[in-house]
Amino acid sequence: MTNDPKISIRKLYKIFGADPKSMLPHVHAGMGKPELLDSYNHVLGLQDINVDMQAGEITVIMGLSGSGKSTLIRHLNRLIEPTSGEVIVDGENVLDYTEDQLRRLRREKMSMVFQKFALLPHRTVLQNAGMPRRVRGEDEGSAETNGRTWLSRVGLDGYEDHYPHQLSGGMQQRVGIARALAAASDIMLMDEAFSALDPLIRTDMQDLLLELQKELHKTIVFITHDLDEALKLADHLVILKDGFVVQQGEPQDILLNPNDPYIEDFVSDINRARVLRVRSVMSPLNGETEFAGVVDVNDNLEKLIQMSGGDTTHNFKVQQDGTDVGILHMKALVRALVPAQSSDRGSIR
Ligand SMILES: Nc1ncnc2c1ncn2[C@@H]1O[C@H](COP(=O)(O)OP(=O)(O)OP(=O)(O)O)[C@@H](O)[C@H]1O
Repeated sequence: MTNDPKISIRKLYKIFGADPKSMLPHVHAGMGKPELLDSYNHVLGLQDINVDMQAGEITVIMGLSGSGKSTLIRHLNRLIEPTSGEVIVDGENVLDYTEDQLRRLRREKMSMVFQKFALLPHRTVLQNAGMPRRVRGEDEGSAETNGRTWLSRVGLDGYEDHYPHQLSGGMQQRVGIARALAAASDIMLMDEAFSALDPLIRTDMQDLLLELQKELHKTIVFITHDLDEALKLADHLVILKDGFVVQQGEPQDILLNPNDPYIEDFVSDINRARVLRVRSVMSPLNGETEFAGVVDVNDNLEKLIQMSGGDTTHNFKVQQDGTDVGILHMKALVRALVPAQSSDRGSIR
């Protein structure tokens, strides 16, 4: 993409402790998290984070507990001040913002969806959904109309006058999403937004988010520790470990070419046939005319395996929006189903 990123994080460091800035030379000299804690009693939260987030895309930040996900997302609206580095939003460094600019950033440009929903318990569902507009000074009537629209959009028609405790977890989070959308901000920050939900409800919520995103094209920053969720939602996937980015890129690419044993471990249990798409394993057109069938670039490999009846000699024509774009060789598909090891990285295609 040639456009400037919507959000750009540059050389971001966050150290927790009594005198964080004085720790920077040690970190720059290569001191790691355990040693900084042992020798200087400071916690290295984030180190040298460089991530570009494109407008209209879902960037997923994934990592185990303690890897720095929450610390990172809180820098975007300056709930946390960095020890050094820059956070650029729409071309402006939010670290240069005055209190007033910051207030506007949080109110108008970014909305948040929280793991624990964070709804106001003594307000109705409609009052909760109308809150962002009310806070912005809009009158009750228009805030309510807007809230109603978004509640309907997330499937909560008829629940306007209920209180949060009368709703299931999944429904409460629908209110959380409606509230975030009511703010009409370009950017949505979602911190483990679906992690508290039962698996089936969680899947529903992921589908709802993807459906909304097709229409709304928000810039979404989504935090999760769940790889399946990350692979399903991410346009751009950033994997954190001990406060640094181990690998980032297109999820399919990370799956096919993990650059670190940590990532290999993460991706080893994934159902690759279901997650990998034809576009990630196809070859360019080469004049071949014998095909066992036609498939779409976005079909998953599981579908191809079913179509081929297990015959690895078959080739399929690949189309995108009805135009021929490549060839899927079943042999390449089979190779892609076997996880790459560090030793044979890059040999998949
Ligand atoms: N206020 C703080 N003071 C000291 N250390 C902190 C503070 N906040 C976070 N940390 C440390 O920074 C590191 C990153 O924490 P963070 O909460 O961002 O991780 P996380 O990936 O979001 O984890 P989780 O999934 O458990 O929320 C951890 O080592 C944590 O202990």
